[in-house]
Amino acid sequence: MQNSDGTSQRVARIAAHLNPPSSQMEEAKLLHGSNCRSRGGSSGFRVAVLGASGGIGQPLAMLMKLNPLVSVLHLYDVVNTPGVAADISHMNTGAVVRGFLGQQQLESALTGMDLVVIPAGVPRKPGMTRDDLFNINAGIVRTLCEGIAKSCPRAIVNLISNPVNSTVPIAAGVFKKAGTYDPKRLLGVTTLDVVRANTFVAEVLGIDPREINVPVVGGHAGVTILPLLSQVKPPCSFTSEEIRYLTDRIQNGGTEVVEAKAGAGSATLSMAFAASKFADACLRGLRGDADVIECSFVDSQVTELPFFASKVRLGRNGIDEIYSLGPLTEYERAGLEKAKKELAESIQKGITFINK
Ligand SMILES: NC(=O)c1ccc[n+]([C@@H]2O[C@H](COP(=O)([O-])OP(=O)(O)OC[C@H]3O[C@@H](n4cnc5c(N)ncnc54)[C@H](O)[C@@H]3O)[C@@H](O)[C@H]2O)c1
Ligand SMILES: O=C(O)C[C@H](O)C(=O)O
Repeated sequence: MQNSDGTSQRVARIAAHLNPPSSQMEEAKLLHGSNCRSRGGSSGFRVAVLGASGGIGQPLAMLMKLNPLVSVLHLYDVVNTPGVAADISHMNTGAVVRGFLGQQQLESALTGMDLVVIPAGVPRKPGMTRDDLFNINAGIVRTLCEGIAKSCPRAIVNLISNPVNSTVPIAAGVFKKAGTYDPKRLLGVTTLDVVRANTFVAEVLGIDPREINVPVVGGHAGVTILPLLSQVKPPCSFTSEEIRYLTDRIQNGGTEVVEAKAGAGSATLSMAFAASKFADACLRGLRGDADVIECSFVDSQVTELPFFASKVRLGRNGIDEIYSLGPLTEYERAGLEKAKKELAESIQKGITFINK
């Protein structure tokens, strides 16, 4: 049967594969040509993963390739993307996959993207705090966000690189300097805290973790991770001892994995799961689905701090609404004060870095 784009384009695609274009920019043009079927089997969104060869990046790339909302998937890293992209591109799902290697290909990787997910940067080793990653990861995030400001300033950005409490303010600063900042489109990924909270609460209650939804607010490091156990859905009650145990375990979930991995990095597989869940929520929002609600670390007026994680509703332009914290228990109010103190310093550190 003759396809709508005709035999000549099929021949062109085979020729392009046998004689690859001289630059990734040409390849991107080939992919994005207005009537080129290589855009993917179905209409959908264009997603880039920056840091795609890493511990999070690889499984996340695989999960994005499985997502039916994704039609084009760009995998960018400073190492190994040709292999990762070739491997994932053989999965017979709808998204067309291309790899981009090194900074000279960052522009091609980003051009035309609707959503950019950033797990680039170094992970913790035992004994380190997330803030110990600041010196290396701040510069990586700045460079990648400069690329976004130039090549896809309207893309939704999901920032995973730690310390999230500082890297989100850095990204905001880069976009402000470039004149492209839209606070609705920059989201720090804190979904792993919610994923962990749901799992640990379900363990205590002896029920299916998929049935639980725990709001986790504040930020993404130690005491800044504040689970609101009084607002768990479906409603349930805990003893004071359970509340202390759960809060401590949720706040230290990252460290639990870092120690178990004993020098081989931090959470990657559960993080890829969480990042894919969050990216999917952003894409459903872009598609116009109603009531897409997730926790995220965003530009916020929920507290006196300029950034804060709380529940947000996602829509066609990114964040449509940021929800206030709701009624807190005395224990949660005390946790909030501790969280805000540390958060204020981490946010300021990011702002100072970008304004140097
Ligand atoms: N937000 C969260 O909940 C959360 C959870 C887990 C990990 N993290 C963070 O995610 C980051 C990545 O963790 P990982 O385990 O995947 O680390 P990793 O070292 O396995 O992978 C990081 C990847 O980033 C790449 N990279 C480095 N510099 C780059 C640059 N300038 N441009 C593009 N890519 C670059 C590396 O080549 C590597 O492939 C760490 O900062 C980690 O702390 C955040
Ligand atoms: O703990 C880390 O360093 C990685 C990540 O932030 C996590 O929560 O697992």
